Amino acid sequence: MEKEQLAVYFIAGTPNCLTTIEETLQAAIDGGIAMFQFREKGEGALTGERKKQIALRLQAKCKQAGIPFIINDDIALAIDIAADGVHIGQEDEPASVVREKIKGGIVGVSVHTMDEFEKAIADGADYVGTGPIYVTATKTDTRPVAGTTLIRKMKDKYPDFPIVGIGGITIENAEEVMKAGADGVSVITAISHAKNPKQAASQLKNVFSRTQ
Ligand SMILES: Cc1ncc(COP(=O)(O)OP(=O)(O)O)c(N)n1
Ligand SMILES: Cc1nc(C(=O)O)sc1CCOP(=O)(O)O
Ligand SMILES: [Mg+2]
Repeated sequence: MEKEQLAVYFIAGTPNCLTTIEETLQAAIDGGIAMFQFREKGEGALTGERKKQIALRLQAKCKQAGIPFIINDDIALAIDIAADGVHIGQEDEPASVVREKIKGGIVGVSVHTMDEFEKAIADGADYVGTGPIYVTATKTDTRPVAGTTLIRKMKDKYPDFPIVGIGGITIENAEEVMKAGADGVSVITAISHAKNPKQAASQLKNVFSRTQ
C-alpha cells in the first residue's frame, strides 16, 4: 500500500451515521478521503447477510472511487467478498495468522506500545493505527488517552513505516497528529457526524496537504 492512502482514513458502520451509510460514504469520498474501513460495531450493528449486503454496496463505491475498502475485525467477510484488506486489534486474531489468510491484501494492526509496533511489523502488517490520541466518545473500551508521544517515537525509529492516528481526531487537532509524524488521521465522528461530511473530509485533506 501507499502511505498517502492513510491521509484521510474514514471509518464507519451503520450505527455511526446520521443518514444512510451509503450517503455518508459518498460524501466522504467526494470530499477526498483516501481509504475507508467498514466497522460495523456497537448498538444496532448489522450482522450476517444484512451486514454482507451493505458491505458489498460500500465496496462498490470504494472501487468506483479507486480507494481501498478495508473491513474491521471480520476476516471471514473480508475473504468472502474479496475486500482490499482488514484492520485488526490486539484482542483480535493474531496478525501473523491474519497475514497468511489475507495474502496480498492490506493488513492494518492497532498498536499502543513500541513492543506491539515492532511485533506488528515482524508479523507483516502494512500499516499500524494507534490511539486513542484524544478523548473519544465513539469507543468505550479504549486504552488510556495517549497523545502523540508514541507516534513520534515510532516515526523516529521507523521513518518509512505507515502510521495513522485514531481517536477523538477533529479538523482542529488533526494538524498536531500529522506534525507528530503520522501519515494520516483515522476518523469516525469528525466526518460521520459533521453537518456537511463532504466539507469535513475536504478540510481534513487540506490539513494533510498543508502539513506535508
Ligand atoms: C485505523 C484503525 N486504528 C485502530 C483501530 C482500532 O482497532 P481495535 O483496537 O481492534 O478496535 P475496534 O475498532 O475493533 O473496536 C481501528 N479500527 N482502525
Ligand atoms: C475505533 C477506534 N479505535 C480507537 C483506538 O484507540 O484504538 S479510538 C476509536 C474510535 C474513533 O472514533 P472517533 O473518530 O469518533 O473518535
Ligand atoms: Mg478490532
